[in-house]
Amino acid sequence: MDVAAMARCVGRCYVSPAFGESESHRLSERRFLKLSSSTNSDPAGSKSLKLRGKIHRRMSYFRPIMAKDESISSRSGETKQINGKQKNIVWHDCPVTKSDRQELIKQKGCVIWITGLSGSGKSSLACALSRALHNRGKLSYILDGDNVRHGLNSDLSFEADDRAENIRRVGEVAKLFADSGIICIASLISPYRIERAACRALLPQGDFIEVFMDVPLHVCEARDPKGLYKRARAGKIKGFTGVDDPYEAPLDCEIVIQNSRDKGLSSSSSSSSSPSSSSSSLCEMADIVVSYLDQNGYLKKHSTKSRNCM
Ligand SMILES: Nc1ncnc2c1ncn2[C@@H]1O[C@H](COP(=O)(O)OS(=O)(=O)O)[C@@H](OP(=O)(O)O)[C@H]1O
Ligand SMILES: Nc1ncnc2c1ncn2[C@@H]1O[C@H](COP(=O)(O)OP(=O)(O)O)[C@@H](O)[C@H]1O
Repeated sequence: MDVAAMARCVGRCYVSPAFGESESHRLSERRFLKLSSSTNSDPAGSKSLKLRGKIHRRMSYFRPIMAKDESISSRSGETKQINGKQKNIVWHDCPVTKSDRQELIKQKGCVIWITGLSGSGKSSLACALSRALHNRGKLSYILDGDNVRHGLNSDLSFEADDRAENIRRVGEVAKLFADSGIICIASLISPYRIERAACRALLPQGDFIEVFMDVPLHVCEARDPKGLYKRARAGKIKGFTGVDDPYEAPLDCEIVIQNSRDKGLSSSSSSSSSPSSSSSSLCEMADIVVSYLDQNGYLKKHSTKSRNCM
């Protein structure tokens, strides 16, 4: 395969603070307004008020991080305001910097954020990519939605607010990994654009690389490796992404992979404006991402080890 030709990747998906803010505000305000108007038909108003409180908390979370990455850029030594509240905490600097760590391990920390429906191949790509990077002597770590929900996020459900919190936490952890110099591979459904944009805004420009597994629902459903679609169609799982819960495909991301060459199943129709690559084998998919990292300076010194992904 001509990886260079297949990897029609774009490096133009940076969400500027201005975009991030207006986009997140627009979406949040829309949800907020929808909920606000519903209070009129809710005499007690208790449920709506509770929801409005939740939305307000989420909006106040987005505002500071969209404006700038305070946790990275603020080193003033003064106590800070976080989420609009005064916190008596002071950032403690360390003389060993991100550059020092990156120099030590000869790579650049970043986040590869793999999004897509259940069964689209996120975890498979994450593992193949981690193996390919390992074989090149590059350090990576996978934060897989399923796995993280076994521990750190075991308290979260699949309702919208909990999914948002799931993604927010993984975004924050991914940022720490990237700050350590590691290539962090986050593979989550992450169905909402607003939450993915918030994770992107946590990182320096270019360091959040969004990969969309562009696989149509009917292909994912035919794969159904865990039998979850079958259970969702039978009404045994409520709010299953793609069945009775939304998935917002990226409109403009760094890499689109049309991983749907399953036997007897037709190809996908992408709603994304990003160039896409049609690929079937895991090695090919991993190569697409590795090429992107290579071309964008994330893999500085190549080891002489095998370049195979397995
Ligand atoms: N209701 C519902 N909707 C979607 N997915 C469900 C649901 N219930 C359980 N599962 C399983 O949970 C995995 C997705 O977890 P994520 O953390 O990636 O989801 S999310 O980003 O918070 O939306 C997902 O794993 P993947 O198949 O690897 O995507 C499913 O196995
Ligand atoms: N390119 C592909 N062609 C056919 N089947 C695939 C491909 N990529 C992944 N699969 C299969 O699809 C199923 C779902 O893959 P998985 O990586 O678990 O997806 P996700 O993490 O998005 O739920 C698995 O059974 C996997 O073997």
